[in-house]
Amino acid sequence: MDDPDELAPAVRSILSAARERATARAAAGETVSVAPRDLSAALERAEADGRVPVIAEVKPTSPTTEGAREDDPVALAEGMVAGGAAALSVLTEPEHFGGSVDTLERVRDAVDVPVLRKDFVVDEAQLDAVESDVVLLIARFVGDDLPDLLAAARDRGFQVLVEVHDREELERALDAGATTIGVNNRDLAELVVDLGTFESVAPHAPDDATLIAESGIGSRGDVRRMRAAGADALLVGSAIMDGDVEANTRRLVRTEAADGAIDADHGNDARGDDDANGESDIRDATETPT
Ligand SMILES: O=C(O)c1ccccc1NCC(=O)[C@H](O)[C@H](O)COP(=O)(O)O
Repeated sequence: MDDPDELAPAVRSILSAARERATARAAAGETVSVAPRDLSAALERAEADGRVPVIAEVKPTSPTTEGAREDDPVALAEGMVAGGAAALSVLTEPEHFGGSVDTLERVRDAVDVPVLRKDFVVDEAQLDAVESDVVLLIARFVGDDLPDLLAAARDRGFQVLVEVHDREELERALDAGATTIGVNNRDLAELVVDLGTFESVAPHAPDDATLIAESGIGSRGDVRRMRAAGADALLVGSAIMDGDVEANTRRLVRTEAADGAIDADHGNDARGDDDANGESDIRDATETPT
């Protein structure tokens, strides 16, 4: 694991809070057993429908977001699914992201797509906080415990998304047996986002891994860029949470369908690109409600 001094102060604070929660949970001594909704099948269904497989994130706030979204998370989640999200991610970290396990339970009850629990799990006992279809393990934070935590999560029935940020973490994830890998474009040491991260790590992953591009994806241009670099799915939080979540989800999900419509109309590969506000100059002409 990283030297804590190399992490952004907000991330150090997140990790210390996670360790305290793990300690509190250990006393309860209960383990969960999950019958998960199949994430791979959900991503394949989206592809088959012509939807870009998007995992839309219910993220009320974060250390890099101003303010907080106070709307009912269940309504937000339902809007994301109506907009075509293949799966959802729900923050359960309470102190820095405004999440909760209660929110995740309510969202999972309300939708029929797989739900990823987004939290900073550093200890096996934390896996038992709530049932979800997928749990996140961040290679950077769990260090040498990754194989044991991966096994402990699978023993409980969870599918596991292992998050990496560079090639060394990718190798550790693969050695541990991870098959669903998220490449986080956000550097958790500096909280800087660079889509080039996914582009540099993805070519080193085996073809049979499910690769998810995480963070910093806001425009249709970003969607094309991550898909061209090999992303099987995209995990998007802030850009969807900023405004009308259903419309925002639909805009990203329909990127390739809209590109196809333009190709068919013009017989060439002219495509509208998003402007600085993330708005597409072809949206009105090509987007119809799904
Ligand atoms: O999003 C943050 O500000 C953040 C800060 C510190 C640690 C983690 C953080 N985000 C976690 C995530 O992985 C993102 O929520 C997720 O990938 C979506 O990112 P984005 O689309 O850029 O909101």
